Amino acid sequence: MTAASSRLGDLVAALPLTPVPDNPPGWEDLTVHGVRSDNRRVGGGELFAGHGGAHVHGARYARDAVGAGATAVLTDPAGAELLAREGSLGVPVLVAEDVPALLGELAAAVYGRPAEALGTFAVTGTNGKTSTVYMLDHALRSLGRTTGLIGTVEVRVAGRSEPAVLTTPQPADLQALLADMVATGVTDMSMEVSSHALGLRRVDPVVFDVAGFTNLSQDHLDYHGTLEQYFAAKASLFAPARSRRGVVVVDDSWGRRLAETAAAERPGAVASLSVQGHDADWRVTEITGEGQGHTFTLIHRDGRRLRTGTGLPGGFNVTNAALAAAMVLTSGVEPDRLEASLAAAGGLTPVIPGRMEQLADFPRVIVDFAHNPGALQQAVDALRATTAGRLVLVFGATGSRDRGKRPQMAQVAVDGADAVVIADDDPHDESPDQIRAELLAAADAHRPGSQVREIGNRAEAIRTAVLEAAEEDTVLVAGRGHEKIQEVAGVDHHLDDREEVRAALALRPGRAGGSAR
Ligand SMILES: CC(=O)N[C@H]1[C@@H](OP(=O)(O)OP(=O)(O)OC[C@H]2O[C@@H](n3ccc(=O)[nH]c3=O)[C@H](O)[C@@H]2O)O[C@H](CO)[C@@H](O)[C@@H]1O[C@H](C)C(=O)N[C@@H](C)C(=O)N[C@H](CCC(=O)O)C(=O)O
Ligand SMILES: Nc1ncnc2c1ncn2[C@@H]1O[C@H](COP(=O)(O)OP(=O)(O)OP(=O)(O)O)[C@@H](O)[C@H]1O
Repeated sequence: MTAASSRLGDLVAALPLTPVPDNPPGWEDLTVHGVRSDNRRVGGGELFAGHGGAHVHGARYARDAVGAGATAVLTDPAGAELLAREGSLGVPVLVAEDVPALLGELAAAVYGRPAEALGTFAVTGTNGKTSTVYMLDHALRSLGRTTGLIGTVEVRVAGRSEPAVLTTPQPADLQALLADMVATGVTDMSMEVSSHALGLRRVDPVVFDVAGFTNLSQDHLDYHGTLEQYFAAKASLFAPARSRRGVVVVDDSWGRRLAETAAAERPGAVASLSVQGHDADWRVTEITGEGQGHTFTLIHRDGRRLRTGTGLPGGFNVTNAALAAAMVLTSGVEPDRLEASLAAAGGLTPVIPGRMEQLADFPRVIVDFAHNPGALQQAVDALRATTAGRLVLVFGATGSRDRGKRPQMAQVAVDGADAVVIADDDPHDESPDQIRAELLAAADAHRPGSQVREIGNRAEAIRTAVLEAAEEDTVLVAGRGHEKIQEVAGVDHHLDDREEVRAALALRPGRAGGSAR
């Protein structure tokens, strides 16, 4: 997609960009049809934006980017100095004081503002973003829409999928992706918006049609510093510059605060939703268990109502499903129409890789991404309630991040599970022995004498738990979900919990009985 505004002269006129004095003559008339901030992703005729980062200055890669076909370079003053020292690049160079702050706007201009040609849905919150986005996607497809999806697990453009690099892509990559969606015929897209992305302005200048908030609990404090700052980042998605309408789950105090603030600042734009009986615009009632999942009624104060359900286990998935449905209704779909299309699609039950993903029935073996105390609590509670035998939990903690959540996770584990196996997660640069020792100490201090075993090798821990489980037991392997790489001291190892579970199931005697899915 080529837009008129991709002429460099027009970009300089519209945005705070300064050309360097020795640009080649006629540089103003050069057009670029793409923007990339990573030289490894640059294609012919694109602009490379090389800015300062935490590890390296992107301008260092400008020459490689030009070698790969970049026909213009954008950088910051430090980058311009670096380039001036190295001699001419042979392509026009533009300079901006704060490149990351400008990148989304620049890329949106170059790609012709693709978000404006799509129905756009964004979900933020500590837990439930991925699940809600898959449910949104499922609901939109049930309505006959052609969809795109962006999140932690994958990026999907009308059925074509590739693994995600970040939960929320960098600004130029996001605009490129949206342009690809438009060119492919996508009508509606749903995406996860992380707090990092909001803090770093990765989604700007997209104004989402409908934004959703799931919940907030402790996570990512290594990046945001305090819960208050973490909340402020999430809350910014509900400002007029970032969304037109919103739906906020008010079953925690952060959601209530967000909804109250939005109601005062933008009356009528942001609706509240409660599953747990709080006063709210959207309320969920008549929740009935059905198989592993639930059926429920979603009612708005104005009388709109819808009965639907989700086959995914856990009360929290009722919340995610209700939020997804309320967001679709907020976009203007009639309740009767959505109710009928969801009924035909089997409810809000998409397959979500590594999210409460059930790999066997007897014993029930579930792989789930829960990797913070709130999520672990929810997952353990959901499975406890539906397990006839023992609940066995295999989990660990990530290294080099937010150590404060370890004792809380250990407490949730020994409070909720009958037996716990502590295994390695992603130790990163921390000693895995030390991480396990912290979890063990916290578990022991909280409930002395609990059944807690330490098996560092995760594959072995999974094998042991699966082989020892009785048919009526549930084994929950928590923390890594869909992830396929375990990072230990800077080295990536292939490790996929689902593969390990399947391999262990194959070793169980009597497997021919058909317990594996
Ligand atoms: C804080 C943050 O978001 N950092 C991201 C950022 O790093 P940075 O700006 O410091 O980049 P850098 O590595 O110093 O490189 C500087 C510039 O040189 C460029 N470069 C670098 C190397 C090279 O070979 N070629 C090249 O062009 C880079 O693209 C970048 O523009 O840009 C890098 C390149 O895109 C990202 O890899 C990096 O994500 C880091 C690894 C990261 O872990 N981010 C996490 C915290 C994150 O954003 N997570 C949230 C989800 C959180 C959750 O809910 O779980 C997310 O949205 O994914
Ligand atoms: N609404 C919810 N409330 C609390 N916990 C939830 C909720 N939804 C999901 N969870 C739990 O959190 C885990 C992560 O869910 P999901 O991947 O949907 O969230 P996420 O926000 O995308 O997480 P992340 O940002 O870490 O990728 C699930 O595996 C489940 O255990």
